[in-house]
Amino acid sequence: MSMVAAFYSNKSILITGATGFLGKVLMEKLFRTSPQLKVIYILIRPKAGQTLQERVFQILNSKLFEKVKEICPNVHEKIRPISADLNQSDLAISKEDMQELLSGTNIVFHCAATVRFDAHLREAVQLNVIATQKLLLMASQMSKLEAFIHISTAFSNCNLKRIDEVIYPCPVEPRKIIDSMEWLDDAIIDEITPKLIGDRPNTYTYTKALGEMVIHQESGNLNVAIIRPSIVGASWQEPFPGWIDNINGPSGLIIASGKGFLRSLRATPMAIADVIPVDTVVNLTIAVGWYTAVHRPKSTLIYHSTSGNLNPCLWHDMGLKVLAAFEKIPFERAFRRPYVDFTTNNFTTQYWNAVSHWAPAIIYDFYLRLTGRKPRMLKLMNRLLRTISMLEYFINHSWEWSTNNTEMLLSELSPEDQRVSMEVRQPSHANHWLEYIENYVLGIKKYLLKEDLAGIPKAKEHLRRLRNIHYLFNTALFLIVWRLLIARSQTARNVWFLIMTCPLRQEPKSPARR
Ligand SMILES: CCCCCCCCCCCCCCCC(=O)SCCNC(=O)CCNC(=O)[C@H](O)C(C)(C)COP(=O)(O)OP(=O)(O)OC[C@H]1O[C@@H](n2cnc3c(N)ncnc32)[C@H](O)[C@@H]1OP(=O)(O)O
Ligand SMILES: NC(=O)C1=CN([C@@H]2O[C@H](COP(=O)(O)OP(=O)(O)OC[C@H]3O[C@@H](n4cnc5c(N)ncnc54)[C@H](OP(=O)(O)O)[C@@H]3O)[C@@H](O)[C@H]2O)C=CC1
Repeated sequence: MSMVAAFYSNKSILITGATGFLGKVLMEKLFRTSPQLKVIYILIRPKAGQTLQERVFQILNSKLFEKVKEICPNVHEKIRPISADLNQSDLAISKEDMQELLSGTNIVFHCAATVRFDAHLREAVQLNVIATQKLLLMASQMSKLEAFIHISTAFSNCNLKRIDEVIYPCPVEPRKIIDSMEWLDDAIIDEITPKLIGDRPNTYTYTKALGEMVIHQESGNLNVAIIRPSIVGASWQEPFPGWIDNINGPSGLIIASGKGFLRSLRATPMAIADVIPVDTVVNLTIAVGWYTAVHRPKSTLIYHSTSGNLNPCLWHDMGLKVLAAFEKIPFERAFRRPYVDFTTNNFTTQYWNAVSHWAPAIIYDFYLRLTGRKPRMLKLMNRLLRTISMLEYFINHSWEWSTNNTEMLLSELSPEDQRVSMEVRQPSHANHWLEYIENYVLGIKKYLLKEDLAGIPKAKEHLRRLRNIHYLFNTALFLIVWRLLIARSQTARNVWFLIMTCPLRQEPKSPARR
């Protein structure tokens, strides 16, 4: 067993956000590599009519946990769901549960957050700042606590171009923001939000920065570390390539382009697509937990989990790779053939939105109405365009993140940890992006869209049909426009005459005839 995996044997671990994308992969990896760990407490809220147990059951029965159940058959006994709501001021944890957490926890991984870019400031502050503060308070009372690992984002300081592994001060102290949320009403908060977030694009990045500041100011003697991943994508290798289960980040846009809804995107082709596989982030997180507990660094260390500095992939190349992957792995029942144009200014964006998004949606809705069905395409298109407007900032800027602490950590790992289980830098060693993107698209098809791979030939046939319709439509359009021109303009008639006679008069003599 590797040094890091051995460290987690017999440990009691608390994970927040364990039902989320990152949290689930973290939990899976911990169970798979350290089956001897004592217990994983997960703070979890009942949701969508499901009890806590039902939610845990659903996670354990997902494809993600198949390997774990072989390696650690009693995994269900090692997960201890704790009812909690991080939106409540007391986190809504019962006294008995709190007692158990305070007396038993060795390591805390705080992953829970609202990752919505449009969250109301009050909601984002509650989850990303106040809940972090409460957890720190809880952690300070944990008698056996060895490390507290906070998951932030590489974009918490996206108002800067170069970002180091340090905490940057916020113009308004987090405590003041927290206090003001108690007495300001929503209307006033709405009014001051743009001023507070300043040159950041949304409340998410702003409140994640405040959360870091809270960690910095209020962690006292705790052993704390912060991890800042960039755009977290599907898994690279573990537990298998292409695992993905939500539409955040690039996944939603990959679906929209594969289904033929998304045809153009305002993006800077030469900006770096700083996507990082979820298993890479999780490997780093687990290694950081070990390092923080064992080496007890004097100050809070921050670790960037980014790809751009090691193996940059530009949005232009990423786009081409995604489109190439659709050739092999097409999605079913596409609306149009996958093709995405990157536009770079407002005018062309508006033009292509009208031509490639709204016009086809209106025509399709018209067809649905004619055939007695409910129109829906325009609504869907408008939602997609709204989503794109929220993500645009991240595909039109590049950042430079230093990774000194991450490099230092890598050098501290044993060769076995580096090589086998705790590799923290994949897929950065070689140019594996094409392979990664293909698996990503395959993962989206299998795990998000739940499409059967046996349907690929039919999906390809459907795309061929769409291509023929596209050619037919363009030819018909050309002929109609031309016919109208010929009917109305003498110049057009002259050009037509010239074209028709030109090849006859200038026909070259082929060598074969000579
Ligand atoms: C060749 C091409 C390559 C392209 C490649 C480009 C990749 C470019 C990635 C940049 C990515 C930066 C990521 C920063 C990395 C972090 O640090 S943060 C972590 C990531 N967080 C996010 O991505 C959250 C973004 N999402 C949101 O904030 C909210 O979903 C939105 C966009 C504000 C929409 O809110 P809403 O209107 O209330 O809608 P919501 O209920 O969430 O979803 C409604 C519909 O919107 C659609 N939708 C929601 N999210 C998405 C999505 N991400 N995508 C598409 N549709 C979506 C769905 O169709 C959904 O439909 P239904 O499920 O209702 O049928
Ligand atoms: N995904 C990405 O691209 C990136 C993510 N990050 C960071 O990684 C972390 C994890 O993100 P990710 O897994 O993608 O996010 P998800 O949205 O998938 O997961 C969020 C988790 O937080 C939990 N949560 C939200 N609100 C509450 C609440 N009131 N009480 C209890 N739990 C709650 C959710 O629980 P429930 O299931 O009940 O909703 C869920 O488990 C976050 O801190 C995020 O900022 C950083 C960079 C990029």
